[in-house]
Amino acid sequence: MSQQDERPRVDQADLQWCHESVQGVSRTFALTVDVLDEPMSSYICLGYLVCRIADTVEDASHIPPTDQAELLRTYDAVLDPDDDTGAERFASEVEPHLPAEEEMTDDWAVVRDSPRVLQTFQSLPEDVQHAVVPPARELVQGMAEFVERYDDRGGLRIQTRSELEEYCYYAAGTVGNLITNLVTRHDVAADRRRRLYDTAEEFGLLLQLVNISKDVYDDYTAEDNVYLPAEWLRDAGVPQEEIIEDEHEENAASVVRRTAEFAGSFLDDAQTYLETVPLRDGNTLEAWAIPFLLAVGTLRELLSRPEDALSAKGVKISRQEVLAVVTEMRDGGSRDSLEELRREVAAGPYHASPSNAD
Ligand SMILES: CC(C)=CCC/C(C)=C/CC/C(C)=C/COP(=O)(O)OP(=O)(O)O
Repeated sequence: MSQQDERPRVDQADLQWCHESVQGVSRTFALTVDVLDEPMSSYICLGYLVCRIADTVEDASHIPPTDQAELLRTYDAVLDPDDDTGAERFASEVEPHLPAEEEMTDDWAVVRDSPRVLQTFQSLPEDVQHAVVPPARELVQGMAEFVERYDDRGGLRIQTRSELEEYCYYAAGTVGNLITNLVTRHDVAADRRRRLYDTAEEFGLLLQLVNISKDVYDDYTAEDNVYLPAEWLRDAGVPQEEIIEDEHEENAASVVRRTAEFAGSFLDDAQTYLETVPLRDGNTLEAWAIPFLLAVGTLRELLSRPEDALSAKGVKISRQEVLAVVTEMRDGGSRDSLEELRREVAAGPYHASPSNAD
């Protein structure tokens, strides 16, 4: 029997459950997985869930940092093809940290059911697993390293711009590489492949930095994390522990703006990626153009009211605009129209242009 035949078949009920799980844990990937075709939709769905399990452990402020790091190290061993640590071992180590049944969230249900995610993942084609595992392990190891770096105080306190970039690389640059490994598994010309790997991490950094800029309040109050670099806050005269105090609003907002501008410096690379990415095996332009354009819109809002990122009010674009962007891309948004769409979204809230039927 060939290796292909020996591989367990994908259980359709498990796969369906993975798709439902993504809808509950990530707005970005819920949309993306929806507008990808098969088989890429399932590859990205599983690749994302494998990473999300680590992300949930890393964000858990109720778990002591030394335990968080140990869990992440165990999870890394589970993913390591040369280590025989099984998913059940991770599940039993994490079990004492799970919320009570009546307080179970979608995120923690995926962690609890990690053996089901991993078993489904391991039934995907070998080349798909090879594309996902190295960047996913890099993400997990990076998260463990950050938790260990700050294990004396609990949450993360990013110190410098280069540490911010390092963190974003682990959290999202690796995901850019994971996606690129998946969409370039077949023949791709060398210069095209190079252009994709030259811009994939930057695409991830753009999305992560937009989230960091807009979620300052929630990251601090719910997860005890401050990603705005202490050195930038110092330049603005804001102690890192006082970022959401009213008296520092204006100065802290200037650091939110600086972080958003840093995010904006990666827009051109992300656009190059979109103009280059191969569209085969179920990959679609809209899957990645939608988060790109939503990031452009969120940056627009952030730069006009950075202070909103410092309160429960938060910064977000309207549901109407999200829908208009999704509809535009779904109804035939092309590589040629990207530049123009990016300009329109940056200029003001995007509303679908009237169709002939209107
Ligand atoms: C090459 C390429 C396409 C690169 C981009 C890589 C990528 C999509 C990275 C993930 C970035 C990110 C912060 C997602 C947020 O999703 P979330 O699930 O953490 O949270 P959400 O619910 O806020 O969306």
